[in-house]
Amino acid sequence: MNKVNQEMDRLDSLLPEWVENSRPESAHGRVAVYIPELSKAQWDLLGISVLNADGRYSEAGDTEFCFTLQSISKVFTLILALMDHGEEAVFAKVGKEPTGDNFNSMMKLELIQPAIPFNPLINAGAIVISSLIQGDSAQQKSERILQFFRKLAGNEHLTVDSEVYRSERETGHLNRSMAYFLLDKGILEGNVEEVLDVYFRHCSIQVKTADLARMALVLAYNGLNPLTGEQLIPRRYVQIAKTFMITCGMYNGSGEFAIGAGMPAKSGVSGGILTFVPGRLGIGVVGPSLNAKGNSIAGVHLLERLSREFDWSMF
Ligand SMILES: NC(=O)CC[C@H](N)C(=O)O
Repeated sequence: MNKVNQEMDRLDSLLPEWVENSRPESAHGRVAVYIPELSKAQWDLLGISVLNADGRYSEAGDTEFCFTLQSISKVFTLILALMDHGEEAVFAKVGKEPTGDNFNSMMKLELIQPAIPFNPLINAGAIVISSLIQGDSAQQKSERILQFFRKLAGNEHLTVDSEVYRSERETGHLNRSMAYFLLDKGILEGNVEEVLDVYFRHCSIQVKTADLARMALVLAYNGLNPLTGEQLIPRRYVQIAKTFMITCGMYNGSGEFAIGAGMPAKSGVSGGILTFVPGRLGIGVVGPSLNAKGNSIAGVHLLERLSREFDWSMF
């Protein structure tokens, strides 16, 4: 039997027990409440899907739980903006550096000239990226994003969770204030409410862990979908996205996760984590209870343990 299948066999036998070992960690964290709809999630859920290039899944725990992408979507809107405009235009509007601050912090926006957000994975940066998606209207931009995500996930059924979308739109005062600040500075162009609508919608796209694993597999294979042979993203743009995932994908817990697990990753405030082993595996995790940095507390625990056991760190 080849090495790849041996790894999947071992995962099949270990994952159910390891998920149960990590699940109690959720008691030390909190489910996000600032988007009211997210606070309804059951705090002790934990699920993982691992997918390899043969299309074989190894899964355990609450893989049937549906959750919204939230910040995980920012990786793929960045890629779409790069595909729409190229590197130069995108990086005229967002920077390439981590902030060390919370994802929704406005603190550094006034610190540099021009007032571009530090990177595309903090909220301010992702809102700018939403403004760069091509399309004649907010609706058309959102539709393009949804179609792109469906293609990456190999799932025609991905849709926006309208309850979460509404909840975000009604309570997203901080995001709204950042967007107006960026309008004032000439970084954001167009109709702010429409840009925010595009942003709130892509954050509210609903997935399961298997969808995350499949989207991650495309990144693991440098933009190629190994299941269909189709190059979905130019290699260079995956390289850029991957670098941001290492430096800022887990917010200001990115250094800690790079040391603990050593895998490119992106988390979302709903408790999802998308990560991968380059050239090998796509991985999706969900656990709604978050640590102080805003990352799934049980999810991080499980991934760090798996990475050590299977030697997944790229460092
Ligand atoms: N960290 C996150 O997942 C943040 C995304 C969320 N939609 C927000 O704008 O606040």
